[in-house]
Amino acid sequence: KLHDKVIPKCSLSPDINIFVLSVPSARSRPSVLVSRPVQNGADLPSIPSVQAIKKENPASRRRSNCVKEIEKLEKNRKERRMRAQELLQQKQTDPDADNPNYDTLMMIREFQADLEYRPISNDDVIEDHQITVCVRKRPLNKKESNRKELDVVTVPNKDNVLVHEPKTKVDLTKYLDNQNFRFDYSFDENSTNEMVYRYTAKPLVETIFDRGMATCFAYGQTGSGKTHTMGGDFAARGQQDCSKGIYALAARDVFKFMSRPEFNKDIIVCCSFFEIYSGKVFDLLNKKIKLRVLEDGKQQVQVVGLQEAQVHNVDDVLSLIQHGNAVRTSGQTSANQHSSRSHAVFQIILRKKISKKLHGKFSLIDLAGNERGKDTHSANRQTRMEGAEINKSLLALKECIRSLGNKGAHVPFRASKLTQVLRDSFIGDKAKTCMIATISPGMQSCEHLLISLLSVVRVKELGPGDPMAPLPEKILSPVSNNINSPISSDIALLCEANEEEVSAEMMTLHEVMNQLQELEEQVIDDHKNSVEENRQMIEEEFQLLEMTDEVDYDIEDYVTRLDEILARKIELFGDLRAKLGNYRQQLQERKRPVTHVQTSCK
Ligand SMILES: Nc1ncnc2c1ncn2[C@@H]1O[C@H](COP(=O)(O)OP(=O)(O)OP(=O)(O)O)[C@@H](O)[C@H]1O
Repeated sequence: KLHDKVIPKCSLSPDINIFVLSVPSARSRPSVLVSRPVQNGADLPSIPSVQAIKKENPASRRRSNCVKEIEKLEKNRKERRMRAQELLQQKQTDPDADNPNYDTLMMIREFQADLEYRPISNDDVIEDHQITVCVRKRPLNKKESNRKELDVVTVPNKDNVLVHEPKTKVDLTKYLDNQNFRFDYSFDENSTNEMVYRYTAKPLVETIFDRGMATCFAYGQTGSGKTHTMGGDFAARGQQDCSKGIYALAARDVFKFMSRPEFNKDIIVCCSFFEIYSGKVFDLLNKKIKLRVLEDGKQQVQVVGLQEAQVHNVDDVLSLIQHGNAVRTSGQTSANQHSSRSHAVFQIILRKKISKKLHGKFSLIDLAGNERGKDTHSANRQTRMEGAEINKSLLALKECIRSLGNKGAHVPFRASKLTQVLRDSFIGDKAKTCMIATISPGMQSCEHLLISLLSVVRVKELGPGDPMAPLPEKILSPVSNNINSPISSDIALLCEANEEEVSAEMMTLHEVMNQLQELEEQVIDDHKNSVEENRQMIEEEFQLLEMTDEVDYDIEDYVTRLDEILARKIELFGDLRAKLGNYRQQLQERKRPVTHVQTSCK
């Protein structure tokens, strides 16, 4: 009875004593209580229950075990004190001693001390993959260093990225959870754009000369280095040096290939540069005009009217990139504000000199910040819709890349504008893709970083969902009256394959947005057509009026023709008004579930 009473539950507060009970042997006197203060409970072995001790151990061994436990505790305490002493001495000479997370910093250093470093170098083999997935860590920037952020990412070699996540046990002991991720290539904070290029986009240049389609994506959080990698580093005074980005490095190698007679004779090089913002395409080489994306009966997708400029050398390409970048960021209060919410697509297109037929295409893409896809809770409707669009396009991209690795799998390219315009990049044996995940190493972004890395790892690891699977029931909601459209079924497939990441409400939101986009495009098309028809009728009216200036014009003819024109006009505008009314009604109806998503989205 006494035993059961005096043993408290192991409390881990530093101020509370734990009683270790010596269990009496048959002949011994009543139990001896040993009281010892415990600091944070660290290193304490778990104390077995009295009942367990009673049953299992012969009386003679119990006592010696208990003494051993006490000795062990004593030893641990001494070691802890010594370690604390050492730390204190170290701290006195360490310039980082004033870091508020000094303990974590020391744990990371201790962990790193046992690692063998062999960063990627020019000596590493360039492997041939259809899908290459790699990670690039940027250094801490000045702001982060000034606020003494900890760098929680280590890239010990070409294959591995380690994230040191600081955690705290229930007993308040701090420890590191070191998670390892494997990639085709990993680049540390000292890697240059040239080094990244060598293992990612460079091998794909050959692909396009071999009649293939190549894509290279920079994927990551806002500020993690996507634009730095793709567009070029920000040299002095924040000016971007676009000759140092992957766009330009790829162009340089394209012209190296072009110097070979077999290509020089037959092929021309063109470039296009556009931006996808909230599901709409804008031409960066043509005053940012909005473009339509259409699909013909053979599933060929076209960005109608997209400017394709022929280029003859790297300088031509550089001036196009500069022009496109300037157009992209013009009229914005902050360069990042809008660009981090849009995908920029720079394409190097090889065409046959005479027939202008497509020979190969390299799409280099600076994706929207992936955390923007989480903005679906925002109070601002526009931000919420943008967030949902980004979320959908990144999921669609992941699915399309996965299907590339699974021959014969359905490619759900219609699920987003981004994947729609890149459709031919996901089809055929000669399609190759590379994803560069850029990461910010600061401790503050640790959680997001882990989510980001997990999702990148999955791009290559997992197979696609079953393309023949029926639509999930939740998609067959009253929201959609066009549920059997190919776009809807691709979105359904996408959501089904990513159930963990996409809530039912998010699926509904994607559906709603998709429908609204389709309706919007339809209304604008109808309006354009009616304007054109009206223009022709106005011309006819001018001719009629000119006729009335003649001395002997036929007044009856005039009246009949004018009446016909007016009747056509009434019909034309009546139709357009009816369509507009219908759209407005749909807009109101579709708004309802979107409002619901505000509170219940994942
Ligand atoms: N590898 C790197 N080495 C040095 N500086 C870097 C590196 N990567 C990024 N930076 C710097 O970090 C800042 C943010 O980079 P960048 O604009 O490329 O981020 P981003 O991911 O494109 O952001 P956004 O999504 O907003 O466009 C820039 O000042 C850039 O110069």
